[in-house]
Amino acid sequence: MAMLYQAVYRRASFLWCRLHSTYVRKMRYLFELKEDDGLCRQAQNSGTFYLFHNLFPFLQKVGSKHLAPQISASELKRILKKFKQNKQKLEDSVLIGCSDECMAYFALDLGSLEKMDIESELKGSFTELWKAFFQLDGKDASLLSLAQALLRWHDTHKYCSKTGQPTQKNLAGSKRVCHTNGIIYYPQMSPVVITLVSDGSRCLLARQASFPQGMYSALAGFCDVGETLEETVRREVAEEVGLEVKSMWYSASQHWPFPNSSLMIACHATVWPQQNEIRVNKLELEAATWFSLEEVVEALRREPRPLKQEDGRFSLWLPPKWAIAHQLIQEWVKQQSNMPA
Ligand SMILES: NC(=O)C1=CN([C@@H]2O[C@H](COP(=O)(O)OP(=O)(O)OC[C@H]3O[C@@H](n4cnc5c(N)ncnc54)[C@H](O)[C@@H]3O)[C@@H](O)[C@H]2O)C=CC1
Ligand SMILES: [Mg+2]
Repeated sequence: MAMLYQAVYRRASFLWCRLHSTYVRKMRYLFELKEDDGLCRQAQNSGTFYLFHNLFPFLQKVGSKHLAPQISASELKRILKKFKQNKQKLEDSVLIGCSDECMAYFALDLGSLEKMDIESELKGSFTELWKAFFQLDGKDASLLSLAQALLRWHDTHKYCSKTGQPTQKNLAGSKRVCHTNGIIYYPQMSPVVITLVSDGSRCLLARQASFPQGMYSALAGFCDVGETLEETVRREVAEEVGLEVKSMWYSASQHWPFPNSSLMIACHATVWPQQNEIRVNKLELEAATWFSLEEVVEALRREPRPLKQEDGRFSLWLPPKWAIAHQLIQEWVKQQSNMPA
């Protein structure tokens, strides 16, 4: 009876899907995969996989670019067999999206296998995500960000924090359950505000000591418990560069995989031009400086990588195109260019 019900339900879903837009169809399909382990198991057997090794994504280099190859389920089963792994391992994967044709994408960490063996079998390498970020295109970068964040969350939430008992993931990996007391754990994200501060004619960019040489970005900071976004913007700008925000407005948001899983909430802010003297908090930042429109426009034209000048200093360069910091900077340039002289 249950099987008949499932078959009827799938047929109805299929017909329903054909009547709706690609986007709606994809979202409904992903929702079903998260809710229905049976359907998700089927999808795992016909979907494609992004591979990781201890959270390093598997990448192939084509020229100066990195690509994240999608491995078919049949190819993955062949590899698992070759390395004497049970094909059940597919079920350790997490769902990260689907194509317009509703072919599911999963991510799987093969950390229990010998890294070099897989690399030579698949002709590529497991690369630290942040190192590859500047060479990936936006679609690959956002899928890998989501995949790494989800895999990391599962790896660090194997036990219930109340009972200490093992938790079990659903097939899609959208939650974990402690079957002793029924507690459901959902993947977590930390809200982070990222703010591009302007004094009317210049914008403020900063760098942490851990950034690659010459790279500057907008100010960023985690929201504290109990804060509104507006309060976080005001506090972070005061804390990090000693300035008082005059006005602010929201621009856009983006998932970011570092240090764990963050929701970057991007804002523009202004400070009073008469009160724009920067006092850098050296515990948080290595440097913070006002940059003119010309300097920023020139930096946007540069390749996103360290470039040493003749005087030994590094030229200003900015986060990659698809990073929300880059988008804030582009928006500021556009606003400045539209301002009356
Ligand atoms: N997507 C983008 O364009 C950019 C993203 N970022 C990201 O923004 C994030 C936050 O920026 P930061 O200046 O480091 O933040 P921050 O200014 O709040 O300082 C980091 C410190 O905040 C504390 N903290 C509070 N809550 C935390 C939590 N949930 N997780 C980790 N640490 C927490 C820790 O003591 C940590 O050392 C970073 O992960 C960075 O990767 C930063 C710049 C550009
Ligand atoms: Mg900060």
